[in-house]
Amino acid sequence: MITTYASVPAGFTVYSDVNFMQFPAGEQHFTLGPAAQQQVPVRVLITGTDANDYIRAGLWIDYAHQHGNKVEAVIPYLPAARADRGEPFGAKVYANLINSLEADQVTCLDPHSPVMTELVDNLTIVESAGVIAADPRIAQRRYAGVIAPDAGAVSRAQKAADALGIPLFRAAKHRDFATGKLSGFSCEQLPDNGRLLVVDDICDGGGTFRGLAQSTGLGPDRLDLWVSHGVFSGQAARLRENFGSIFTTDSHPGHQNPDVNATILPVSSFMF
Ligand SMILES: O=P(O)(O)OC[C@H]1O[C@H](OP(=O)(O)OP(=O)(O)O)[C@H](O)[C@@H]1O
Repeated sequence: MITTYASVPAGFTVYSDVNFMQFPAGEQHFTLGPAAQQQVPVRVLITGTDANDYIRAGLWIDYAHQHGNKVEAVIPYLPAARADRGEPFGAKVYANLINSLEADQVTCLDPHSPVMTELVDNLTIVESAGVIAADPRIAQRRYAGVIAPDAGAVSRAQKAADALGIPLFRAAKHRDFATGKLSGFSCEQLPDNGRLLVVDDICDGGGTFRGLAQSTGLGPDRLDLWVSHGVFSGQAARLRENFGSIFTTDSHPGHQNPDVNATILPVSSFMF
């Protein structure tokens, strides 16, 4: 999904008066509405992974540049950041696509891989810790601790624990990179009482988090989940068997999965 923003003489930021369309031959295009004459393009938000959204964004940024305006591309979910090694090298292909937009600044949320962030030009990173700690729905729950579900999550989970002023507990998982299948979980000794918040960047099918929950022996009365990007594919609805509350943002269309019924923090409320 793509959303374009512009400033108006009164000083507000509004939705740009633009109508995206497709030519009969299939190319993306847009037309401007009458209000666009008074609008200055400032920002484009791209959520999800639809390559056509990137073409639309590139067209709109080109229009902005032709009128001498600078544009920020807010891309909270960096596509293919998990494909940061091996063949094909998806992170590089998507980074090249993002760079081809020629945005004056790119802003992402809680990226999965430092490999991809090195590949994207003019990138600013918003970390999840401050977002988690600033959300009253989370802060008011007075968690007894944060759990990092695997080694890759330790750094972000530690920052979240520090921001909330509570301890971090580390878990470990093993995944076969070639097949994507999970095998085996373990977790440090957890406190006997209190709710715990599992913190990670992405929930895809949810196997990581269900496996972790099962390894702790704790149920939804003790466990909540924060993921910055709710893809919520496949069996993700079964997370409800293990987690009381599931928090995420609207960075990916999967966040709307009704069977997961996540609590949503819009990226527009903290990224711009
Ligand atoms: O909901 P799921 O399907 O379980 O997927 C979610 C997990 O996948 C990602 O890690 P990944 O295993 O890809 O990280 P890696 O780069 O360490 O292999 C992400 O950071 C989560 O930990």
